[in-house]
Amino acid sequence: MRLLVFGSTGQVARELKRACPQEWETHFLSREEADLSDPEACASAVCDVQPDVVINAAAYTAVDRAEEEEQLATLINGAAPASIAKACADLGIPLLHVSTDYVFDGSGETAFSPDHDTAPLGAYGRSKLAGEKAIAQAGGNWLVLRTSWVFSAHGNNFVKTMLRLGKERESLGVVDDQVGGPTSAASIAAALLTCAKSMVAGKTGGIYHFAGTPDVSWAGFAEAIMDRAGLDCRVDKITTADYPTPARRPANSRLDCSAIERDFGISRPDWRNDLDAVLMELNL
Ligand SMILES: NC(=O)C1=CN([C@@H]2O[C@H](COP(=O)(O)OP(=O)(O)OC[C@H]3O[C@@H](n4cnc5c(N)ncnc54)[C@H](OP(=O)(O)O)[C@@H]3O)[C@@H](O)[C@H]2O)C=CC1
Ligand SMILES: Cc1cn([C@H]2C[C@H](O)[C@@H](COP(=O)(O)OP(=O)(O)O[C@H]3O[C@@H](C)C(=O)[C@@H](O)[C@H]3O)O2)c(=O)[nH]c1=O
Ligand SMILES: [Mg+2]
Repeated sequence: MRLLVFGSTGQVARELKRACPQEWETHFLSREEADLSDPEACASAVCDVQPDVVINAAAYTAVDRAEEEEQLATLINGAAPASIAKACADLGIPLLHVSTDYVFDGSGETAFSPDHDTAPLGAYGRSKLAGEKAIAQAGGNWLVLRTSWVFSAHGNNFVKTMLRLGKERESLGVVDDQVGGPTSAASIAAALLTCAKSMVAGKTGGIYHFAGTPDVSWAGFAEAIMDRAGLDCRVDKITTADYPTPARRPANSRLDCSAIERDFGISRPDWRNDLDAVLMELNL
């Protein structure tokens, strides 16, 4: 199997590197090797490598900064995936792409199913939705895996932020009115590889949801992080209004993950186990 991955340093890309079977020929492209702000270069990379399957694990992920850089975010998250998808469709190879809960407006309290109407609240979500739509339009065999609240031992994520602040502070205010499923990058990598193998064997993709269980608020997640890391930092539950940010975030990020279980046999991972594994990796 020859696998081409856009991304090399990100959370999901790093875990893909770890999880790929040794006998596979893998090509992980860093920003230097394929810059997503140059969509044509990304399509050329696909043609150069002639892979059996492509995974796009690179993206513009700075949610607040995207409010000021929507054009750049849309180039990277919208135009580049469009170009990659066309190249894959032309070659007749499957494309797997990672997207986000932030394509939804977060209304209600029930979990969003993959076919639920999208209505992003911010620039990052709009840019990711542009990518999803372009991929679907390109034809070919594609799979969009929407996930949420990604964490790992590497890169920037909420777990690493809480561990840093938890060492410095006696208490921390964290929003308790945004609820979702924290998802380890390792579990996403495993899910992507399972789906990739099935698609290379002929299975059809689509839009799928995949997130850790149980759903929890950011404050609840923060409490678990402090508790499991043995940090003596109190988490004060606050509201979104108490924590102003440039980008609006969905209050309800719950994702209905039943389709991926039904079609690919992949069940929701318990984020508490994955959190323990990440803390172990960080020697905590
Ligand atoms: N992080 C999260 O909480 C969530 C992420 N997702 C999605 O999951 C996917 C993977 O995210 P994650 O692993 O967390 O990403 P990270 O934020 O950890 O890393 C982003 C990656 O994208 C690369 N990248 C950014 N801009 C470019 C560019 N112009 N050209 C080439 N590469 C670029 C970065 O490279 P460099 O190191 O050079 O900057 C980095 O490798 C993304 O599609 C994201 O939208 C979905 C839900 C939640
Ligand atoms: C650091 C901090 C954050 N918060 C809040 C802000 C926000 O609502 C929430 C999480 O903060 P973050 O900055 O990690 O959130 P954010 O970067 O928006 O995380 C998102 O990233 C993108 C890429 C995604 O696709 C989403 O699934 C999601 O993971 O916690 C607090 O309430 N107190 C704090 O001390
Ligand atoms: Mg962030």
